[in-house]
Amino acid sequence: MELIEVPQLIRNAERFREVVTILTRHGLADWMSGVPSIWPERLRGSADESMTTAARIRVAFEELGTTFIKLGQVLSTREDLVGRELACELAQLRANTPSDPADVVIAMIESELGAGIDELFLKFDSTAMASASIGQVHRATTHEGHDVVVKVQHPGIEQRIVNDLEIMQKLAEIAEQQSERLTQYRPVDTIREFQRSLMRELDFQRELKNMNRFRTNFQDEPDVHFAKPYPKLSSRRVLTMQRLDGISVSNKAELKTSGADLNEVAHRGAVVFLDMIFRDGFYHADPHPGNLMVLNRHVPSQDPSNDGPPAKQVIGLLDCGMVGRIDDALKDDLEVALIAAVTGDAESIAEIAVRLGDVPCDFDEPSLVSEIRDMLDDYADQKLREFDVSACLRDVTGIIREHRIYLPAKVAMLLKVLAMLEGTAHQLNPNFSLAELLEPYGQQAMRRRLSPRRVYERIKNRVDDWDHLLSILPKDLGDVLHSLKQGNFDIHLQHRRLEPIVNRLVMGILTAALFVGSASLWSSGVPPLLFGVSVPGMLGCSLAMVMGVRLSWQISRVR
Ligand SMILES: Nc1ncnc2c1ncn2[C@@H]1O[C@H](COP(=O)(O)OP(=O)(O)OP(=O)(O)O)[C@@H](O)[C@H]1O
Repeated sequence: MELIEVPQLIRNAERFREVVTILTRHGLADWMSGVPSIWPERLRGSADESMTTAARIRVAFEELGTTFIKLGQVLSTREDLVGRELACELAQLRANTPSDPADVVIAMIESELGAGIDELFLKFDSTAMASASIGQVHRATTHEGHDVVVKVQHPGIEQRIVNDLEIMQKLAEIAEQQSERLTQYRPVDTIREFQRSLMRELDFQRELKNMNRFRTNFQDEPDVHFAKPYPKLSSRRVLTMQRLDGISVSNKAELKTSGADLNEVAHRGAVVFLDMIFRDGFYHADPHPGNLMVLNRHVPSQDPSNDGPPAKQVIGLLDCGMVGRIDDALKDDLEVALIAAVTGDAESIAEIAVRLGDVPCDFDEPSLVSEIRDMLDDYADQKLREFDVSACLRDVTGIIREHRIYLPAKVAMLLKVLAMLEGTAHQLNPNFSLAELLEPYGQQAMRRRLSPRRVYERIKNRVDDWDHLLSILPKDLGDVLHSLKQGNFDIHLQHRRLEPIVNRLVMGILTAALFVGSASLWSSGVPPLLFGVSVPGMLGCSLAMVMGVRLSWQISRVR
Protein backbone atom coordinates (compact mmCIF):
# COMPACT_ATOMS: atom_id res chain seq x y z
CA MET A 1 0.00 0.00 0.00
CA GLU A 2 1.19 3.50 -0.86
CA LEU A 3 2.71 5.29 2.10
CA ILE A 4 1.74 8.86 2.96
CA GLU A 5 4.47 11.46 3.25
CA VAL A 6 4.44 13.18 6.61
CA PRO A 7 7.55 15.38 6.87
CA GLN A 8 5.55 18.60 7.24
CA LEU A 9 3.83 17.01 10.20
CA ILE A 10 7.03 16.49 12.15
CA ARG A 11 6.56 19.93 13.71
CA ASN A 12 3.15 18.78 14.97
CA ALA A 13 4.06 15.14 15.47
CA GLU A 14 2.91 15.00 19.10
CA ARG A 15 -0.45 16.57 18.39
CA PHE A 16 -0.85 14.47 15.23
CA ARG A 17 -0.30 11.38 17.31
CA GLU A 18 -2.82 12.59 19.91
CA VAL A 19 -5.44 13.25 17.21
CA VAL A 20 -4.96 9.81 15.66
CA THR A 21 -5.01 8.17 19.09
CA ILE A 22 -8.35 9.78 19.96
CA LEU A 23 -9.85 8.93 16.57
CA THR A 24 -8.62 5.35 16.92
CA ARG A 25 -10.01 5.06 20.45
CA HIS A 26 -13.44 5.93 19.07
CA GLY A 27 -13.11 3.51 16.16
CA LEU A 28 -12.84 6.31 13.61
CA ALA A 29 -9.39 5.68 12.13
CA ASP A 30 -9.81 2.54 10.03
CA TRP A 31 -9.28 4.55 6.83
CA MET A 32 -5.73 5.48 7.90
CA SER A 33 -4.18 2.11 7.23
CA GLY A 34 -1.62 3.60 4.82
CA VAL A 35 -0.12 6.03 7.34
CA PRO A 36 3.40 4.99 8.34
CA SER A 37 3.92 4.38 12.03
CA ILE A 38 5.46 7.57 13.30
CA TRP A 39 4.71 6.25 16.76
CA PRO A 40 6.05 2.93 18.02
CA GLU A 41 3.03 1.01 19.34
CA ARG A 42 0.13 -0.05 17.14
CA LEU A 43 -2.98 1.85 17.91
CA ARG A 44 -5.98 -0.35 18.36
CA GLY A 45 -9.56 0.90 18.49
CA SER A 46 -11.86 -0.09 21.35
CA ALA A 47 -14.87 1.90 20.26
CA ASP A 48 -18.03 1.91 22.33
CA GLU A 49 -20.22 -0.27 20.13
CA SER A 50 -23.39 0.92 21.86
CA MET A 51 -22.90 4.39 20.30
CA THR A 52 -23.71 5.28 16.71
CA THR A 53 -20.85 6.41 14.47
CA ALA A 54 -22.29 9.95 14.50
CA ALA A 55 -22.25 10.01 18.33
CA ARG A 56 -18.67 8.70 18.40
CA ILE A 57 -17.61 11.46 16.01
CA ARG A 58 -19.21 14.05 18.30
CA VAL A 59 -17.50 12.68 21.41
CA ALA A 60 -14.13 12.48 19.62
CA PHE A 61 -14.45 16.09 18.40
CA GLU A 62 -15.27 17.23 21.94
CA GLU A 63 -12.12 15.53 23.22
CA LEU A 64 -10.02 16.98 20.41
CA GLY A 65 -10.85 20.53 21.47
CA THR A 66 -11.56 23.96 19.97
CA THR A 67 -10.65 23.51 16.29
CA PHE A 68 -12.49 20.21 15.98
CA ILE A 69 -15.48 21.54 17.90
CA LYS A 70 -15.60 24.49 15.50
CA LEU A 71 -15.31 22.08 12.56
CA GLY A 72 -18.14 20.00 14.01
CA GLN A 73 -20.29 23.11 14.43
CA VAL A 74 -19.67 24.08 10.81
CA LEU A 75 -20.43 20.55 9.58
CA SER A 76 -23.62 20.53 11.63
CA THR A 77 -24.94 23.18 9.24
CA ARG A 78 -23.86 21.20 6.16
CA GLU A 79 -26.64 18.65 6.03
CA ASP A 80 -26.19 18.70 2.26
CA LEU A 81 -22.71 17.28 2.81
CA VAL A 82 -22.78 15.09 5.91
CA GLY A 83 -26.41 13.99 6.02
CA ARG A 84 -29.12 14.52 8.61
CA GLU A 85 -28.00 12.16 11.36
CA LEU A 86 -24.45 13.47 11.67
CA ALA A 87 -25.56 17.09 11.28
CA CYS A 88 -28.03 16.71 14.19
CA GLU A 89 -25.43 15.00 16.36
CA LEU A 90 -22.79 17.65 15.69
CA ALA A 91 -25.28 20.44 16.41
CA GLN A 92 -25.04 19.37 20.07
CA LEU A 93 -21.33 20.24 20.26
CA ARG A 94 -20.64 22.91 22.83
CA ALA A 95 -17.29 24.51 23.50
CA ASN A 96 -16.67 24.10 27.17
CA THR A 97 -13.68 26.42 27.37
CA PRO A 98 -12.74 27.47 30.91
CA SER A 99 -11.94 31.16 31.28
CA ASP A 100 -8.33 32.28 31.56
CA PRO A 101 -7.04 33.77 34.85
CA ALA A 102 -7.30 37.57 35.16
CA ASP A 103 -3.52 38.22 35.05
CA VAL A 104 -3.21 36.27 31.78
CA VAL A 105 -6.08 38.23 30.19
CA ILE A 106 -4.76 41.58 31.34
CA ALA A 107 -1.24 40.75 30.08
CA MET A 108 -2.76 39.85 26.71
CA ILE A 109 -4.69 43.16 26.49
CA GLU A 110 -1.66 45.21 27.53
CA SER A 111 0.66 43.55 25.04
CA GLU A 112 -1.90 43.85 22.22
CA LEU A 113 -2.82 47.50 22.88
CA GLY A 114 0.64 48.64 24.07
CA ALA A 115 -0.45 50.31 27.33
CA GLY A 116 -1.27 49.48 30.95
CA ILE A 117 -4.82 48.36 31.73
CA ASP A 118 -5.42 51.50 33.86
CA GLU A 119 -4.36 53.76 31.02
CA LEU A 120 -6.70 51.91 28.67
CA PHE A 121 -9.81 51.64 30.84
CA LEU A 122 -11.26 53.50 33.80
CA LYS A 123 -12.63 50.21 35.14
CA PHE A 124 -11.94 46.65 34.05
CA ASP A 125 -13.87 43.71 35.52
CA SER A 126 -11.39 40.87 35.76
CA THR A 127 -14.15 38.23 36.05
CA ALA A 128 -15.20 37.09 32.59
CA MET A 129 -18.90 37.53 31.80
CA ALA A 130 -18.68 34.81 29.10
CA SER A 131 -16.05 32.42 27.84
CA ALA A 132 -16.34 31.07 24.30
CA SER A 133 -14.12 28.90 22.15
CA ILE A 134 -11.89 31.62 20.74
CA GLY A 135 -12.05 34.24 23.44
CA GLN A 136 -13.68 35.53 26.58
CA VAL A 137 -15.65 38.66 27.28
CA HIS A 138 -15.10 41.18 30.12
CA ARG A 139 -17.07 44.23 31.22
CA ALA A 140 -15.15 47.52 31.31
CA THR A 141 -15.66 51.29 31.32
CA THR A 142 -13.69 53.69 29.14
CA HIS A 143 -12.10 56.87 30.48
CA GLU A 144 -14.97 58.79 28.83
CA GLY A 145 -17.38 56.78 31.04
CA HIS A 146 -18.77 54.53 28.27
CA ASP A 147 -19.84 51.02 29.24
CA VAL A 148 -18.06 48.54 26.99
CA VAL A 149 -17.22 44.87 26.70
CA VAL A 150 -13.75 43.66 25.83
CA LYS A 151 -13.45 40.42 23.88
CA VAL A 152 -9.99 38.90 24.38
CA GLN A 153 -8.58 35.88 22.60
CA HIS A 154 -7.39 32.98 24.73
CA PRO A 155 -3.56 33.16 24.71
CA GLY A 156 -1.98 30.75 22.25
CA ILE A 157 -5.33 29.85 20.69
CA GLU A 158 -4.27 31.05 17.24
CA GLN A 159 -1.18 28.82 17.16
CA ARG A 160 -3.17 25.84 18.44
CA ILE A 161 -5.77 26.37 15.74
CA VAL A 162 -3.14 26.81 13.02
CA ASN A 163 -1.45 23.56 14.09
CA ASP A 164 -4.75 21.67 14.18
CA LEU A 165 -5.72 23.04 10.78
CA GLU A 166 -2.46 21.75 9.35
CA ILE A 167 -3.17 18.30 10.78
CA MET A 168 -6.76 18.37 9.51
CA GLN A 169 -5.52 19.30 6.06
CA LYS A 170 -3.14 16.34 6.07
CA LEU A 171 -5.83 13.98 7.34
CA ALA A 172 -8.20 15.26 4.63
CA GLU A 173 -5.57 14.50 1.97
CA ILE A 174 -5.06 11.01 3.39
CA ALA A 175 -8.83 10.46 3.49
CA GLU A 176 -9.19 11.51 -0.12
CA GLN A 177 -6.35 9.20 -1.20
CA GLN A 178 -7.29 6.22 0.93
CA SER A 179 -11.00 6.09 1.41
CA GLU A 180 -13.69 6.06 -1.24
CA ARG A 181 -16.30 6.30 1.50
CA LEU A 182 -14.82 9.53 2.89
CA THR A 183 -14.18 11.07 -0.53
CA GLN A 184 -17.92 11.74 -0.90
CA TYR A 185 -17.57 14.29 1.95
CA ARG A 186 -15.05 16.29 -0.14
CA PRO A 187 -12.59 16.37 2.78
CA VAL A 188 -9.92 18.52 1.10
CA ASP A 189 -12.33 21.19 -0.21
CA THR A 190 -14.32 21.19 3.01
CA ILE A 191 -11.26 21.62 5.22
CA ARG A 192 -9.85 24.32 2.94
CA GLU A 193 -13.08 26.31 3.19
CA PHE A 194 -13.25 25.76 6.96
CA GLN A 195 -9.63 26.87 7.31
CA ARG A 196 -10.37 30.10 5.44
CA SER A 197 -13.41 30.97 7.52
CA LEU A 198 -11.81 30.10 10.88
CA MET A 199 -8.69 32.16 10.11
CA ARG A 200 -11.01 35.10 9.30
CA GLU A 201 -12.81 34.64 12.64
CA LEU A 202 -9.46 34.78 14.43
CA ASP A 203 -8.87 38.32 13.19
CA PHE A 204 -10.99 40.62 15.36
CA GLN A 205 -10.17 43.55 13.05
CA ARG A 206 -12.43 41.87 10.51
CA GLU A 207 -15.24 41.61 13.02
CA LEU A 208 -14.77 45.30 13.79
CA LYS A 209 -15.09 46.16 10.08
CA ASN A 210 -18.20 43.98 9.80
CA MET A 211 -19.78 45.82 12.74
CA ASN A 212 -19.13 49.17 11.11
CA ARG A 213 -20.60 47.98 7.84
CA PHE A 214 -23.77 46.70 9.54
CA ARG A 215 -24.06 49.97 11.48
CA THR A 216 -23.91 51.91 8.21
CA ASN A 217 -26.43 49.61 6.49
CA PHE A 218 -28.92 50.01 9.35
CA GLN A 219 -28.23 53.62 10.29
CA ASP A 220 -31.74 54.71 9.28
CA GLU A 221 -33.46 52.03 11.33
CA PRO A 222 -33.60 53.07 14.97
CA ASP A 223 -35.15 49.77 16.10
CA VAL A 224 -32.08 47.74 15.05
CA HIS A 225 -28.77 48.18 16.79
CA PHE A 226 -25.24 46.90 16.30
CA ALA A 227 -22.72 47.68 19.04
CA LYS A 228 -20.30 50.49 18.24
CA PRO A 229 -16.70 49.27 18.13
CA TYR A 230 -13.78 51.21 19.66
CA PRO A 231 -10.93 50.90 17.13
CA LYS A 232 -8.31 52.54 19.42
CA LEU A 233 -9.05 49.94 22.09
CA SER A 234 -9.00 47.03 19.64
CA SER A 235 -6.45 44.93 17.77
CA ARG A 236 -6.27 41.60 15.98
CA ARG A 237 -6.81 39.76 19.28
CA VAL A 238 -8.73 42.29 21.37
CA LEU A 239 -12.09 43.82 20.44
CA THR A 240 -13.67 46.57 22.50
CA MET A 241 -17.27 47.49 21.79
CA GLN A 242 -20.24 49.23 23.28
CA ARG A 243 -21.99 47.10 25.91
CA LEU A 244 -25.54 46.24 24.90
CA ASP A 245 -27.97 46.24 27.77
CA GLY A 246 -30.92 43.92 27.30
CA ILE A 247 -32.34 40.41 27.39
CA SER A 248 -31.02 37.63 25.21
CA VAL A 249 -33.55 36.13 22.80
CA SER A 250 -32.40 32.72 24.10
CA ASN A 251 -34.01 33.67 27.41
CA LYS A 252 -37.67 33.46 26.41
CA ALA A 253 -39.02 33.32 29.98
CA GLU A 254 -37.27 36.56 30.97
CA LEU A 255 -38.39 38.22 27.74
CA LYS A 256 -42.00 37.30 28.52
CA THR A 257 -41.72 38.62 32.08
CA SER A 258 -40.31 41.89 30.78
CA GLY A 259 -43.48 42.35 28.70
CA ALA A 260 -41.68 42.13 25.35
CA ASP A 261 -43.91 41.38 22.37
CA LEU A 262 -42.40 38.06 21.25
CA ASN A 263 -44.31 37.94 17.95
CA GLU A 264 -43.03 41.37 17.06
CA VAL A 265 -39.46 40.42 18.04
CA ALA A 266 -39.65 37.27 15.85
CA HIS A 267 -41.05 39.25 12.93
CA ARG A 268 -38.69 42.22 13.18
CA GLY A 269 -35.65 39.99 13.78
CA ALA A 270 -36.43 37.94 10.68
CA VAL A 271 -36.99 41.05 8.56
CA VAL A 272 -33.59 42.39 9.66
CA PHE A 273 -31.91 39.21 8.37
CA LEU A 274 -33.89 39.16 5.12
CA ASP A 275 -32.95 42.81 4.54
CA MET A 276 -29.28 41.95 5.09
CA ILE A 277 -29.55 39.11 2.55
CA PHE A 278 -31.82 40.53 -0.15
CA ARG A 279 -31.27 44.28 0.23
CA ASP A 280 -27.63 44.59 1.28
CA GLY A 281 -26.11 41.29 0.06
CA PHE A 282 -24.05 41.29 3.28
CA TYR A 283 -25.40 39.28 6.17
CA HIS A 284 -24.74 38.09 9.69
CA ALA A 285 -24.23 34.35 9.25
CA ASP A 286 -24.94 33.14 12.78
CA PRO A 287 -28.54 34.03 13.69
CA HIS A 288 -28.82 31.78 16.75
CA PRO A 289 -30.93 33.14 19.65
CA GLY A 290 -27.85 33.88 21.80
CA ASN A 291 -26.69 36.45 19.25
CA LEU A 292 -29.93 38.44 19.37
CA MET A 293 -31.07 40.70 22.19
CA VAL A 294 -34.07 42.83 22.98
CA LEU A 295 -32.49 45.99 24.32
CA ASN A 296 -33.67 47.82 27.41
CA ARG A 297 -34.57 50.91 25.48
CA HIS A 298 -37.42 51.55 23.13
CA VAL A 299 -37.89 53.63 20.04
CA PRO A 300 -40.81 55.93 20.87
CA SER A 301 -43.78 55.56 18.56
CA GLN A 302 -44.35 58.29 15.98
CA ASP A 303 -47.52 59.23 17.76
CA PRO A 304 -46.74 60.54 21.25
CA SER A 305 -50.38 60.38 22.44
CA ASN A 306 -51.37 57.47 24.67
CA ASP A 307 -53.70 56.08 22.02
CA GLY A 308 -50.89 55.52 19.54
CA PRO A 309 -49.19 52.18 18.90
CA PRO A 310 -46.78 51.01 21.61
CA ALA A 311 -43.13 51.97 21.44
CA LYS A 312 -41.11 49.67 19.19
CA GLN A 313 -38.60 47.31 20.72
CA VAL A 314 -34.98 47.65 19.74
CA ILE A 315 -33.24 44.51 18.52
CA GLY A 316 -29.51 44.22 19.20
CA LEU A 317 -27.23 41.91 17.25
CA LEU A 318 -24.04 40.41 18.66
CA ASP A 319 -21.10 38.46 17.29
CA CYS A 320 -20.46 39.77 13.78
CA GLY A 321 -17.43 37.51 13.28
CA MET A 322 -19.07 35.28 10.70
CA VAL A 323 -20.64 37.05 7.75
CA GLY A 324 -21.81 36.03 4.30
CA ARG A 325 -21.86 37.91 1.03
CA ILE A 326 -24.31 37.39 -1.78
CA ASP A 327 -23.97 38.94 -5.22
CA ASP A 328 -26.83 39.88 -7.54
CA ALA A 329 -26.62 36.66 -9.54
CA LEU A 330 -26.86 34.47 -6.42
CA LYS A 331 -29.61 36.72 -5.04
CA ASP A 332 -31.58 36.15 -8.27
CA ASP A 333 -31.08 32.41 -8.02
CA LEU A 334 -32.11 32.28 -4.39
CA GLU A 335 -35.23 34.32 -5.05
CA VAL A 336 -36.19 32.21 -8.05
CA ALA A 337 -35.55 29.00 -6.05
CA LEU A 338 -37.68 30.17 -3.11
CA ILE A 339 -40.54 31.21 -5.39
CA ALA A 340 -40.17 27.90 -7.25
CA ALA A 341 -40.36 25.96 -3.94
CA VAL A 342 -43.60 27.67 -2.99
CA THR A 343 -45.13 27.33 -6.49
CA GLY A 344 -43.99 23.70 -6.94
CA ASP A 345 -41.69 24.42 -9.88
CA ALA A 346 -39.26 21.47 -9.63
CA GLU A 347 -37.49 22.16 -12.95
CA SER A 348 -36.28 25.61 -11.84
CA ILE A 349 -34.92 24.28 -8.53
CA ALA A 350 -33.12 21.42 -10.29
CA GLU A 351 -31.73 23.77 -12.94
CA ILE A 352 -30.33 26.15 -10.30
CA ALA A 353 -28.87 23.30 -8.21
CA VAL A 354 -27.17 21.81 -11.26
CA ARG A 355 -25.81 25.15 -12.41
CA LEU A 356 -24.46 26.21 -8.98
CA GLY A 357 -23.33 22.80 -7.78
CA ASP A 358 -20.55 20.49 -8.69
CA VAL A 359 -22.23 17.61 -10.51
CA PRO A 360 -20.87 14.05 -10.88
CA CYS A 361 -20.35 12.81 -14.45
CA ASP A 362 -22.98 10.04 -14.20
CA PHE A 363 -25.59 12.49 -12.98
CA ASP A 364 -29.25 11.74 -13.81
CA GLU A 365 -31.12 15.02 -14.31
CA PRO A 366 -34.63 13.62 -15.06
CA SER A 367 -34.58 11.61 -11.84
CA LEU A 368 -33.42 14.69 -9.86
CA VAL A 369 -36.34 16.70 -11.27
CA SER A 370 -38.82 13.93 -10.59
CA GLU A 371 -37.63 13.46 -6.98
CA ILE A 372 -37.83 17.21 -6.33
CA ARG A 373 -41.31 17.25 -7.90
CA ASP A 374 -42.48 14.38 -5.66
CA MET A 375 -41.06 16.13 -2.64
CA LEU A 376 -42.71 19.48 -3.53
CA ASP A 377 -46.02 17.66 -3.96
CA ASP A 378 -45.93 16.95 -0.22
CA TYR A 379 -45.96 20.70 0.39
CA ALA A 380 -48.57 21.51 -2.27
CA ASP A 381 -51.49 21.55 0.19
CA GLN A 382 -49.81 23.93 2.60
CA LYS A 383 -51.06 27.48 2.59
CA LEU A 384 -48.38 30.11 2.22
CA ARG A 385 -48.46 30.99 5.93
CA GLU A 386 -48.02 27.30 6.84
CA PHE A 387 -45.25 26.62 4.35
CA ASP A 388 -42.27 25.18 6.21
CA VAL A 389 -39.28 26.78 4.48
CA SER A 390 -36.59 25.03 6.56
CA ALA A 391 -38.13 21.58 6.11
CA CYS A 392 -38.42 22.17 2.40
CA LEU A 393 -34.80 23.39 2.17
CA ARG A 394 -33.73 20.36 4.19
CA ASP A 395 -35.60 17.99 1.87
CA VAL A 396 -34.18 19.64 -1.25
CA THR A 397 -30.62 19.51 0.09
CA GLY A 398 -31.18 15.85 1.02
CA ILE A 399 -32.16 15.03 -2.57
CA ILE A 400 -29.29 17.08 -3.98
CA ARG A 401 -26.92 15.22 -1.68
CA GLU A 402 -28.25 11.83 -2.76
CA HIS A 403 -27.43 12.85 -6.32
CA ARG A 404 -23.91 13.67 -5.14
CA ILE A 405 -24.19 17.31 -6.17
CA TYR A 406 -21.81 19.39 -4.08
CA LEU A 407 -23.10 22.88 -3.29
CA PRO A 408 -20.55 25.72 -2.97
CA ALA A 409 -19.93 26.89 0.60
CA LYS A 410 -21.55 30.30 0.03
CA VAL A 411 -24.82 28.64 -1.04
CA ALA A 412 -24.72 26.18 1.85
CA MET A 413 -24.14 29.09 4.25
CA LEU A 414 -27.11 30.98 2.90
CA LEU A 415 -29.41 27.97 3.23
CA LYS A 416 -28.14 27.42 6.76
CA VAL A 417 -28.88 31.04 7.72
CA LEU A 418 -32.45 30.84 6.35
CA ALA A 419 -33.08 27.61 8.25
CA MET A 420 -31.55 28.99 11.48
CA LEU A 421 -33.52 32.17 11.10
CA GLU A 422 -36.80 30.29 10.85
CA GLY A 423 -35.79 28.13 13.85
CA THR A 424 -34.95 31.16 16.01
CA ALA A 425 -38.17 32.97 15.09
CA HIS A 426 -40.22 29.81 15.77
CA GLN A 427 -38.82 29.62 19.29
CA LEU A 428 -40.37 33.01 19.95
CA ASN A 429 -43.57 32.55 17.98
CA PRO A 430 -44.62 29.01 17.00
CA ASN A 431 -46.95 30.48 14.34
CA PHE A 432 -44.20 32.48 12.67
CA SER A 433 -44.19 32.07 8.89
CA LEU A 434 -40.98 32.74 6.99
CA ALA A 435 -42.71 31.98 3.68
CA GLU A 436 -45.16 34.84 4.22
CA LEU A 437 -42.32 37.19 5.00
CA LEU A 438 -40.45 36.07 1.91
CA GLU A 439 -43.37 36.82 -0.42
CA PRO A 440 -42.76 40.57 -0.78
CA TYR A 441 -39.05 39.87 -1.37
CA GLY A 442 -40.11 37.57 -4.24
CA GLN A 443 -42.27 40.33 -5.71
CA GLN A 444 -39.46 42.87 -5.28
CA ALA A 445 -37.17 40.35 -6.98
CA MET A 446 -39.48 40.20 -10.01
CA ARG A 447 -39.59 43.99 -10.19
CA ARG A 448 -35.82 44.19 -9.81
CA ARG A 449 -35.25 41.65 -12.55
CA LEU A 450 -37.25 43.93 -14.85
CA SER A 451 -35.70 47.20 -13.63
CA PRO A 452 -33.91 49.25 -16.32
CA ARG A 453 -30.58 48.90 -14.48
CA ARG A 454 -30.75 45.08 -14.28
CA VAL A 455 -32.03 44.79 -17.87
CA TYR A 456 -29.16 47.07 -18.94
CA GLU A 457 -26.68 44.93 -16.97
CA ARG A 458 -28.00 41.73 -18.52
CA ILE A 459 -27.87 43.22 -22.03
CA LYS A 460 -24.38 44.54 -21.33
CA ASN A 461 -23.26 41.10 -20.18
CA ARG A 462 -24.75 39.61 -23.34
CA VAL A 463 -22.98 42.24 -25.48
CA ASP A 464 -19.71 41.50 -23.67
CA ASP A 465 -20.26 37.77 -24.31
CA TRP A 466 -20.99 38.45 -27.98
CA ASP A 467 -18.03 40.80 -28.22
CA HIS A 468 -15.81 38.07 -26.76
CA LEU A 469 -17.36 35.45 -29.05
CA LEU A 470 -16.85 37.62 -32.14
CA SER A 471 -13.25 38.35 -31.15
CA ILE A 472 -12.39 34.63 -30.90
CA LEU A 473 -14.75 33.43 -33.61
CA PRO A 474 -12.58 34.07 -36.72
CA LYS A 475 -9.67 32.12 -35.26
CA ASP A 476 -11.83 29.32 -33.84
CA LEU A 477 -13.78 29.03 -37.09
CA GLY A 478 -10.46 28.94 -38.97
CA ASP A 479 -9.31 26.09 -36.70
CA VAL A 480 -12.60 24.22 -37.19
CA LEU A 481 -12.42 24.63 -40.99
CA HIS A 482 -8.82 23.49 -40.95
CA SER A 483 -9.77 20.35 -38.97
CA LEU A 484 -12.69 19.70 -41.33
CA LYS A 485 -10.35 19.95 -44.33
CA GLN A 486 -7.97 17.50 -42.65
CA GLY A 487 -10.93 15.17 -42.04
CA ASN A 488 -10.31 14.97 -38.29
CA PHE A 489 -13.18 17.02 -36.88
CA ASP A 490 -14.84 15.12 -34.04
CA ILE A 491 -17.17 16.25 -31.28
CA HIS A 492 -16.88 14.30 -28.04
CA LEU A 493 -19.84 14.96 -25.78
CA GLN A 494 -18.91 13.76 -22.32
CA HIS A 495 -21.52 15.57 -20.33
CA ARG A 496 -25.24 15.83 -20.83
CA ARG A 497 -25.25 19.39 -19.53
CA LEU A 498 -23.09 20.45 -22.46
CA GLU A 499 -25.67 19.43 -25.06
CA PRO A 500 -27.86 22.54 -24.79
CA ILE A 501 -24.74 24.70 -24.66
CA VAL A 502 -23.43 23.18 -27.89
CA ASN A 503 -26.86 23.68 -29.50
CA ARG A 504 -26.82 27.32 -28.50
CA LEU A 505 -23.27 27.72 -29.71
CA VAL A 506 -24.22 26.29 -33.11
CA MET A 507 -27.27 28.59 -33.21
CA GLY A 508 -25.01 31.50 -32.26
CA ILE A 509 -22.56 30.73 -35.04
CA LEU A 510 -25.42 30.42 -37.58
CA THR A 511 -26.95 33.68 -36.39
CA ALA A 512 -23.62 35.48 -36.60
CA ALA A 513 -22.99 34.05 -40.09
CA LEU A 514 -26.48 35.06 -41.25
CA PHE A 515 -26.00 38.55 -39.89
CA VAL A 516 -22.56 39.06 -41.44
CA GLY A 517 -23.72 37.66 -44.83
CA SER A 518 -26.93 39.71 -44.91
CA ALA A 519 -25.10 42.87 -43.87
CA SER A 520 -22.74 42.45 -46.80
CA LEU A 521 -25.74 41.93 -49.18
CA TRP A 522 -27.28 45.10 -47.70
CA SER A 523 -24.12 47.19 -48.01
CA SER A 524 -23.49 45.93 -51.58
CA GLY A 525 -27.09 46.86 -52.52
CA VAL A 526 -27.95 43.40 -53.90
CA PRO A 527 -31.36 43.64 -55.72
CA PRO A 528 -34.32 43.56 -55.52
CA LEU A 529 -34.32 46.99 -53.82
CA LEU A 530 -37.05 48.57 -51.75
CA PHE A 531 -36.56 52.35 -51.22
CA GLY A 532 -32.96 51.82 -52.26
CA VAL A 533 -32.33 49.11 -49.64
CA SER A 534 -31.41 45.51 -50.53
CA VAL A 535 -34.48 43.36 -49.65
CA PRO A 536 -32.52 40.08 -49.12
CA GLY A 537 -30.00 41.97 -46.96
CA MET A 538 -32.75 43.59 -44.87
CA LEU A 539 -34.69 40.34 -44.43
CA GLY A 540 -31.52 38.43 -43.48
CA CYS A 541 -30.47 41.04 -40.91
CA SER A 542 -33.99 41.12 -39.41
CA LEU A 543 -34.07 37.33 -39.14
CA ALA A 544 -30.60 37.29 -37.53
CA MET A 545 -31.74 39.91 -35.01
CA VAL A 546 -34.84 37.85 -34.10
CA MET A 547 -32.66 34.74 -33.71
CA GLY A 548 -30.13 36.73 -31.65
CA VAL A 549 -32.80 38.07 -29.27
CA ARG A 550 -34.32 34.59 -28.85
CA LEU A 551 -30.89 33.12 -28.16
CA SER A 552 -30.06 35.85 -25.63
CA TRP A 553 -33.34 35.16 -23.88
CA GLN A 554 -32.55 31.44 -23.71
CA ILE A 555 -29.07 32.15 -22.36
CA SER A 556 -30.43 34.61 -19.78
CA ARG A 557 -32.78 31.87 -18.49
CA VAL A 558 -29.85 29.58 -18.03
CA ARG A 559 -27.69 32.12 -16.18
N1 LIG B 1 -21.60 44.07 22.95
C1 LIG B 1 -21.99 43.22 23.89
N2 LIG B 1 -22.81 43.64 24.87
C2 LIG B 1 -23.23 42.77 25.81
N3 LIG B 1 -22.86 41.48 25.90
C3 LIG B 1 -22.04 41.01 24.96
C4 LIG B 1 -21.56 41.84 23.91
N4 LIG B 1 -20.76 41.12 23.12
C5 LIG B 1 -20.73 39.88 23.65
N5 LIG B 1 -21.49 39.80 24.76
C6 LIG B 1 -21.71 38.60 25.59
O1 LIG B 1 -20.62 37.71 25.43
C7 LIG B 1 -21.06 36.46 24.88
C8 LIG B 1 -20.00 35.93 23.92
O2 LIG B 1 -19.78 36.88 22.88
P1 LIG B 1 -19.56 36.49 21.36
O3 LIG B 1 -20.70 35.62 20.94
O4 LIG B 1 -19.32 37.71 20.58
O5 LIG B 1 -18.22 35.65 21.50
P2 LIG B 1 -17.63 34.59 20.52
O6 LIG B 1 -16.25 34.31 20.99
O7 LIG B 1 -17.79 35.07 19.12
O8 LIG B 1 -18.60 33.35 20.77
P3 LIG B 1 -18.79 32.05 19.87
O9 LIG B 1 -17.69 31.10 20.18
O10 LIG B 1 -20.15 31.56 20.35
O11 LIG B 1 -18.80 32.49 18.45
C9 LIG B 1 -22.39 36.78 24.23
O12 LIG B 1 -23.23 35.67 24.14
C10 LIG B 1 -22.94 37.85 25.15
O13 LIG B 1 -23.53 37.28 26.28
